[in-house]
Amino acid sequence: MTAAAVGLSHSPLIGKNDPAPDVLARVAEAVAGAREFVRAYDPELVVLYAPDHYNGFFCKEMPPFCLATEAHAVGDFGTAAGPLSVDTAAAKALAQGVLDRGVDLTVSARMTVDHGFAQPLEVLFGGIDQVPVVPVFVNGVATPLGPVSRIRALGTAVGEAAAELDRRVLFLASGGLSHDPPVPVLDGAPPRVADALIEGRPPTPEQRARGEERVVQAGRDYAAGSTAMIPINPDWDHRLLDHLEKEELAEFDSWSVEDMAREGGGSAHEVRAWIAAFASLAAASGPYEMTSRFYEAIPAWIAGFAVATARGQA
Ligand SMILES: O=C(O)/C=C/c1cccc(O)c1O
Ligand SMILES: [Fe+2]
Repeated sequence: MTAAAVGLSHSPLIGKNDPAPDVLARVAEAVAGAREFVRAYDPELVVLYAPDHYNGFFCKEMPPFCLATEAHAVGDFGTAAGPLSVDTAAAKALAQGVLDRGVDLTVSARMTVDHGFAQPLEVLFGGIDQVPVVPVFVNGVATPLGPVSRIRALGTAVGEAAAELDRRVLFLASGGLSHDPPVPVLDGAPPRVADALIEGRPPTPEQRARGEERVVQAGRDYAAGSTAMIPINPDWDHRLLDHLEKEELAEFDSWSVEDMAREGGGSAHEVRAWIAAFASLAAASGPYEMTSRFYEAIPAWIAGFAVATARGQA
């Protein structure tokens, strides 16, 4: 089996609150490289690891991770709404393979996803329904969060199960590295917000627009030097990328939830998607090579923004 991986940070502020043209040009070049990598690899199946931002998963029931056999995007922040082209047979096979390997996977027969899933599919494939995909939600915002070792175990089990499919599989991770956007937190939330986070009442279009404008404004404030949010932490981000590049994935087992939040901000846990994808690649292909690596701290997008590609040697 051949396998490859791409890690791609997402931000709902792309195109809404952009950094300086030279930064945009560097990002465009890195993304074009990832697109070319994917085109040349020509995957038959994409396993997409991504978080949710209280659009599909709520505190009433919040699994640490969940694989979908069908998925629909809500269309937040201007991303496409509608069904993803989920390969249901492959999704069921991977789910069974993961459960058989002793990882207690939650399975959704109809997952609701947001820009975390839609944006990388749009950026790399031109739409949310252009490539057979198995979506895997990885909780990166709602506490309590479990140990990172379980995310590595999930990625490893998915990779081993994917190897049995005998297809060209791309493991795709969607997530910012260090970043601290104004995603609401249940602990200490006022009753109305807490109720929405727990129950997941769909926002009206006006409520959604107001929420999105709040995030755009936060990006503007952050870029202007606001200290209300934890700063992007390039050192931490490069430490993460170094471990991924050197295939030192077991190192992540000792990363604690508290340290990750302190060093990388409240949404730094989105790097769990990256750890899962690279663990899958390692398990599916044996040793891998990181073939490209891009990083830039982009406050306007509230993102330690990275793009990386890797190819298995098997
Ligand atoms: O509010 C949201 O839904 C998400 C905001 C956000 C902002 C910047 C980077 C990210 O990864 C985000 O999810
Ligand atoms: Fe995010």
